[in-house]
Amino acid sequence: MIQVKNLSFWYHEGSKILKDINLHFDQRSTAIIGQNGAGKTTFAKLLKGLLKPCTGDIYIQNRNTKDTTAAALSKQIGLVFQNPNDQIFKGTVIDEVMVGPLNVKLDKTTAKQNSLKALEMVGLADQLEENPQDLSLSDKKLLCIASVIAMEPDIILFDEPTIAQDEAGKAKIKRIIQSLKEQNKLVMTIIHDMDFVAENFERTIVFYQGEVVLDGHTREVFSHTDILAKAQVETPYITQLGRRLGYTETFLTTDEFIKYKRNQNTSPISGFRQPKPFPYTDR
Ligand SMILES: Nc1ncnc2c1ncn2[C@@H]1O[C@H](COP(=O)(O)OP(=O)(O)OP(=O)(O)O)[C@@H](O)[C@H]1O
Repeated sequence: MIQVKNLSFWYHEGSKILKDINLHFDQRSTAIIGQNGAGKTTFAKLLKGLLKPCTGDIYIQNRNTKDTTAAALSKQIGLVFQNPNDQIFKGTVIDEVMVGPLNVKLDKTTAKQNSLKALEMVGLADQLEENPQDLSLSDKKLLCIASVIAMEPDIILFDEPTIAQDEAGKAKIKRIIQSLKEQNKLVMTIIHDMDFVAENFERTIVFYQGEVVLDGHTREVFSHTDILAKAQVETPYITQLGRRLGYTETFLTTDEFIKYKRNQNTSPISGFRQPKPFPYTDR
C-alpha cells in the first residue's frame, strides 16, 4: 500500500526532522507513536503529499508523492487532522461532508450517497442540517472522519483521533476503525493514547528524534520496555500493571489479563501467597 524509501526531511537546512526512514506498509492497522516533536505529524503530512521528501521517495499505491498533489492523492489516502477546526468550512453537516467527494469528481448523487453512508457510520446521520460549528468538539471530530471516509480512500490516516473524546466517543471511534478494517482499508494513526493502541492496532512503529527505533507487532513492541523508556514512550496501563506484578507476559488488554489470571493456578511472584479463601481458617 505504501513504500517509504530513504526518506529524510527538514524544514530548515541543517536541522533534520526525519532521518533516512525506510518502511513498508501492508494491510495491517498501524499506530505511529513517539514523544512530542519526534516527527510523527511531519511524517503523516509527507504520506498525504502535503510535504515532499527532501531526499528519498514515498510511493502511495505505486504513485510517487513527488509527482502528484495532495488533492490528487485523495482517492488513495485521507488524513483526518488533529484539530477539526482546520478541516471544517461549510454551513451544514451534509454540505461539509460532500466537499471531499465532489472534489474527487464524484457526481452529485454518488457524493451524497457516500456522505450519507459515512455520516451513518459515525453516528451523525440525524444532524444533516446542523451547523458544524454548533457541534461539540467530539462530534466535530466525527464529522471530519466522515468527510474523509466519504471520499472512499483505501488508506485512512488519523492524527490523534481520541483527543477530546470521552469513553463513549472512544468506543465510537473504535467501532469506526473496526468497520474500516473489515472493508480492507489500511487504517493508520498517530497517537499518544497507548491503551487505545494496544486494543486496536496490530502493528506499532515508534519514532524517536526522527528515526524509527521500533517496528513490529504491537505486543512485541510493548515488550521492549527499555527502548520505549529511552524513547520516552509509556506502555499501556495494563502492560505496566502486569510488569509491576512480576509477569513476564506483555498484556495488551484487561480482558486478556483477566483470562490469563483465571487460567492460572499459582502466582509467578516469588514469596507471594494467594489470599486464603473466606472463611479464614488459620487462626
Ligand atoms: N512548519 C514547521 N516549521 C518548522 N518546524 C516545524 C514545523 N512543523 C513542525 N516543526 C518541528 O518539527 C519537529 C517535529 O514536529 P512534529 O509535529 O512532526 O512532531 P510530532 O511527533 O508530531 O509531535 P507531537 O506529538 O507534539 O504532535 C518539531 O521540532 C517541530 O517543532
